[in-house]
Amino acid sequence: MAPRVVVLISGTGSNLQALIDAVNSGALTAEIPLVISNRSKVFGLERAEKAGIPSKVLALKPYTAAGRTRVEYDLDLAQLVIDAKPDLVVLAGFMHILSPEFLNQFPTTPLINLHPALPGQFDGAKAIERAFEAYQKGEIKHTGVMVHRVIQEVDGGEPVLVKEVEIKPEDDLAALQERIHSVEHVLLVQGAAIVLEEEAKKKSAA
Ligand SMILES: Nc1nc2c(c(=O)[nH]1)N[C@@H](CN(C=O)c1ccc(C(=O)N[C@@H](CCC(=O)O)C(=O)O)cc1)CN2
Ligand SMILES: NCC(=O)N[C@@H]1O[C@H](COP(=O)([O-])[O-])[C@@H](O)[C@H]1O
Repeated sequence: MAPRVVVLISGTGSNLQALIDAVNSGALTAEIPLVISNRSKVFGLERAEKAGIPSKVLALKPYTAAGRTRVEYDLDLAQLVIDAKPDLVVLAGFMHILSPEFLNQFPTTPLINLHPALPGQFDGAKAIERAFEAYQKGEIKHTGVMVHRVIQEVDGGEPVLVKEVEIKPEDDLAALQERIHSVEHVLLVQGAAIVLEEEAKKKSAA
């Protein structure tokens, strides 16, 4: 049976699409049983539907509006993921900081995140914009993309793959974003394949 990859998104889903395309082409030996978004009406959900992949939306706002906590949200989110029986959880533009309570639900299941920056640089949201500003100020000469394991420290997890991305003097933000996204789409698939291969080796060694 192909390894099960559950994908969490928050937006356009171009990285989700890269995973879908890789699975469909055979470049990535896996299946995607579920896509979860923390935002409704995002194009990533349309991509999942078009690919025939079940999806669920679990937004934080109703929890906070009802006086419920982020941890309650995270535990419900974890249960959705657990119910899909993942071999790997991929955060593909998932714009929600996961609590220790969520992470503790997955002691053995690998979680990876795609982040459009180099390790230790521009952790958190709006990384591309911040890198572009830093380049304009002469603080950096290039940026990058990484796939990393997810730990409580946001974007502090062990890198699985890292690739530097050039910033050109003539770049505007859109040009840099396009260059970074094209690297992301390749790196995420490669990173998922590496982690799935590691998991398969662990299972065969057990
Ligand atoms: N515990 C962890 N959670 C998450 C990680 C991680 O490494 N550890 N990676 C992030 C992805 N991410 C950057 O790669 C990231 C996403 C979102 C935010 C953030 O500030 N989110 C805000 C809400 C922002 C919004 O809704 O637009 C929040 O959660 O309050 C920072 C970094 C995924 N989660
Ligand atoms: N901190 C996490 C973060 O910034 N993630 C970024 O969100 C975008 C999602 O695009 P997509 O919805 O088209 O895949 C990607 O650029 C990804 O690196």
